[in-house]
Amino acid sequence: MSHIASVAAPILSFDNVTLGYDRHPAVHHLSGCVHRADLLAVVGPNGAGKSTLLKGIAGFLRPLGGSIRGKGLGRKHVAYLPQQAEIDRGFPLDVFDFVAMGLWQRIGALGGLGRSGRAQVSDALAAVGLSGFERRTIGTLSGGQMQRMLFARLLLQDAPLILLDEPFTAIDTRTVADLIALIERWHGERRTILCVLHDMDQVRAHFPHALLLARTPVAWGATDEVLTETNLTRARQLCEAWDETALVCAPATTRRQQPRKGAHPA
Ligand SMILES: Nc1ncnc2c1ncn2[C@@H]1O[C@H](COP(=O)(O)OP(=O)(O)OP(=O)(O)O)[C@@H](O)[C@H]1O
Repeated sequence: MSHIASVAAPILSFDNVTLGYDRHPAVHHLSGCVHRADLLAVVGPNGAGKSTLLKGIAGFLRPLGGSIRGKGLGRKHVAYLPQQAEIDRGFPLDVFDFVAMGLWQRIGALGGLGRSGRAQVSDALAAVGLSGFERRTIGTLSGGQMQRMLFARLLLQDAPLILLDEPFTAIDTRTVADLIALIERWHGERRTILCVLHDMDQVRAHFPHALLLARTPVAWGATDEVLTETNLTRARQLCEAWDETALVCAPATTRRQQPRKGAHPA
């Protein structure tokens, strides 16, 4: 289905968004929409701004310019999986309690889980192949088991918008296949999924749409049209040429710098 022809309502709209740190843009001049039930890969070289974009959507970063609007989305409607490196594995929690946090939005942090909550946690652990790991401390899990546990927590969050930051880094093929099956299940349930990935073969195989970022959007649309050699080369060049010390554009300048042809239509 063409993105342009899609009749689904936008769930996220970006209007000339700039996101960054200390007035230095990490993503800039992003305009476009994500539609309900999109399965969108966010790709680009290291430092292209992919994680920053997800943090902006999740509400951890406020735009330095422009706006991100989520239609009918509050905090509890967004499930966010950070990069593994950002997760504190030393936290003294066991697997069951960690996954149960996925229910907090619905029952409150102080609410008791009850029999039905405990059953939901057990079901989520079974769905990711972690039955039997309930009382393991999270710091003792392997990388792949950790990722399965994080997906179990996402399952319980039951959010319409799911943001995944490099979910398959350092994960074996069997675990990747299991987690992709979960993503496809969520897609079948018409959830909207944005997933940062580096493996272009995975993107081509499983993601109908892609956004290629190099601080600025290089292309956004059907995956085959986005992941062309020309676009990928341009993304590399843009990232290599990026001036890390650049400051946020003045409003007059932002108007002139629009996404290139092939970028996602607003
Ligand atoms: N907390 C921070 N403070 C200052 N600068 C940051 C911070 N986080 C990221 N950056 C900078 O923002 C830019 C974009 O980083 P980001 O992590 O979004 O890129 P990425 O595309 O996700 O990269 P990678 O593929 O390497 O994970 C980089 O120059 C990075 O150094």
